[in-house]
Amino acid sequence: MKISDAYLIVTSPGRNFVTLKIVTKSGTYGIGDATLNGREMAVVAYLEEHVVPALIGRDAGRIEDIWQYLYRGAYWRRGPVTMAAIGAVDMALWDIKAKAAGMPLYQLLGGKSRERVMTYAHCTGKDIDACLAEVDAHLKLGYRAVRVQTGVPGIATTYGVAKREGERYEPADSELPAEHVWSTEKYLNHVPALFAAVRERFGHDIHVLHDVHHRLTPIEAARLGKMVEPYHLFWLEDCVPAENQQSLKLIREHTTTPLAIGEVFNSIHDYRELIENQWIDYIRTPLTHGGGITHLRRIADLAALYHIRTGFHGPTDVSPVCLGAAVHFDTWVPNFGIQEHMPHEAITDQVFPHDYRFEDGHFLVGETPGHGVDIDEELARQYPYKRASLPVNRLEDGTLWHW
Ligand SMILES: O=C(O)C(=O)C[C@H](O)[C@H](O)CO
Ligand SMILES: [Mg+2]
Repeated sequence: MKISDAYLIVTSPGRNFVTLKIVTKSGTYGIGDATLNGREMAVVAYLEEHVVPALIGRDAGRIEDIWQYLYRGAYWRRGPVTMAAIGAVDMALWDIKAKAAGMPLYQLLGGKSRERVMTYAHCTGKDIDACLAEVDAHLKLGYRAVRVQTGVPGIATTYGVAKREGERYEPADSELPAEHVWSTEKYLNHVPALFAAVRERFGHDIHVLHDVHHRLTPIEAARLGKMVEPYHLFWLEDCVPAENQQSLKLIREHTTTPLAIGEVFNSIHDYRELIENQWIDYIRTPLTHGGGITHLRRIADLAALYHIRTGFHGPTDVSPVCLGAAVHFDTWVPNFGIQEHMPHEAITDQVFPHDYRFEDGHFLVGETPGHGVDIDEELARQYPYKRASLPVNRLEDGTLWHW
């Protein structure tokens, strides 16, 4: 199983995706997702210049050794670019190993822990009524869990809200960063009413989630967590930036609202204090950004010791390759919580044919050997890369804030 070739495919069917393909001498190949939203070409350069040349001739079966080689051997450990590059290699190698074994990936990981994987949908609206209509529509599609986000009165744009009703929310929507305005005061005055309205209209049998997108200070997040306790959220996500892990301690001491964090984390060390002190309830890092299956498995195992569960990131910038591998991981991992699901555009699904299925609010894993996702390279070539940036956020007085 010597690696004979490896190359990058950068394509934009609906949005940008970076895919690494690793080919072995026998012709068996695997693919891995290397997409880092808004910073795609940095990972491409890292892989093309520093990783691909070092992969040629190695034994594709030595997944652990290659992981250590790329991580320790880089000297410059961690960071989103490095870990996305390692994540793509790791995902492709697990794909190859599972194909060579003639097994779907979840079997190699240890087999099924569940029959299906619960997902949550994005429900957004310019105001509470529009958001409730979206919740209604998604419950009719079979979802049991909904993430609710609305516009905030007095602020022109808000994180997570689609530009037009019924459309998907896409943050990387301009070539250079769009400038958004944020007011914590206006947000905190508004957002509890959203959860109250959801519970009043739909009752208590559905799961309700919300993403704060790193915008609060710890004491503001603690206040929000306390205020929304009567609506028992499934989770409050990324309520503060978490470079300082102690921030979560303060929040935890004030509220029983469950906390999810980690979509921008890339290492077990980003989580260590949070997990060991039980300051969080869900880990969010997707397989790509966290160094692939090999590393996420370690994070999930550590989390399991502390009753912390998985809730992997799954917006549209997580490609079908990463999502497909995640559905295998979710099917196996004992401490599974939930999987984010933001459907890709039809053209994205055509470029990345896959065998995972969505049914009744859940993902069902496929039985194809490997992770079950492929890439149509000819079709991918018809959608060239377009630079797209995530927005930045400013307070009303112009101060640059967390987006
Ligand atoms: O899906 C989520 O929870 C997000 O926060 C989406 C992120 O803003 C998006 O993936 C940034 O690339
Ligand atoms: Mg998020």
